[in-house]
Amino acid sequence: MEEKKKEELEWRRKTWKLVSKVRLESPLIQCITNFVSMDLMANTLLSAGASPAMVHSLEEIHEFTPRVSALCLNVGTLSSSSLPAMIAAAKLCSQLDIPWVLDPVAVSASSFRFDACVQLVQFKPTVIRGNASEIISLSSCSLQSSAASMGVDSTHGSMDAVEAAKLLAQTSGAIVAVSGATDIVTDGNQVVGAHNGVPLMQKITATGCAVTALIAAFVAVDKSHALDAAVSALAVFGVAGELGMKMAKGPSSLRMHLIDSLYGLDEATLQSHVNITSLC
Ligand SMILES: Nc1ncnc2c1ncn2[C@@H]1O[C@H](COP(=O)(O)OP(=O)(O)OP(=O)(O)O)[C@@H](O)[C@H]1O
Ligand SMILES: Cc1ncsc1CCO
Ligand SMILES: [Mg+2]
Repeated sequence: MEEKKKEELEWRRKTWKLVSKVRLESPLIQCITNFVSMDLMANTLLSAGASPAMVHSLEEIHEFTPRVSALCLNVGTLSSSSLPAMIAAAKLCSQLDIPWVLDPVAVSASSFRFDACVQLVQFKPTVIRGNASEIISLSSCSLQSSAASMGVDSTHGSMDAVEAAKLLAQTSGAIVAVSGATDIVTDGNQVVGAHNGVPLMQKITATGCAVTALIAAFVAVDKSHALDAAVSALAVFGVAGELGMKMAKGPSSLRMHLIDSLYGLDEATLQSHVNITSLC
């Protein structure tokens, strides 16, 4: 019991430290993301104190990507014209030891998207964050063998994806995060759960994309502890959702109040809400 309490306190301390570090250092986060998520993603990063830049062109990657603190790649509206820029940016980050995060949105929608995600994983993302169906699909060896959702919404609970997440972490070398009622984060061995958030967050499009970008910002300021950074980002975003929910009337006002709550988050409020535990 004493040990459990100590662990909880340690997570609260770590999470606040990372929130403060992002605010202080304002890391530059390059996002090559889908058209739906750009606004919420940029506003989430700004509210957290980071500096978002939606720089997409292949022609700009070689000059811009080496200067960023982290990269966030999201395949939500992938096309044959956007994929080369993603590959070039991922390759550079991998060569230059710049942390980068992959969001495999609707990975099982098509073989084009599945193959692109498999190719991107070869450039060693620091973190892969998806919903349960996406992680189950990406973790399986082929598109055909996956029994997951075709679209962007999950048809599985996050706890259904624990073994798939561990396997994906082991085969890719990435930290794997699965969002849901409990957000799961694993390095292939240890599994940590963040129990924050409210169900209505699923009714705002791109909250998953936005939390992936927040993970990139947290990893940017502590790249040698990517698991801690990913868990903390998920918990902080969840806490912002819980605080926002107290003022919200529905998805649209929750979106606004979530961003406001993330911006105004103070140490005492964060520490009294963060709920992170070891799952195994
Ligand atoms: N049942 C739930 N209870 C609490 N929080 C939840 C629940 N489901 C999702 N969330 C939170 O909502 C956010 C988005 O997670 P979700 O799993 O919906 O992502 P996603 O499917 O990738 O979303 P999108 O594709 O729209 O970006 C996360 O911060 C997650 O913790
Ligand atoms: C709805 C939608 N379609 C492609 S990306 C996206 C945003 C949520 O992932
Ligand atoms: Mg998603």
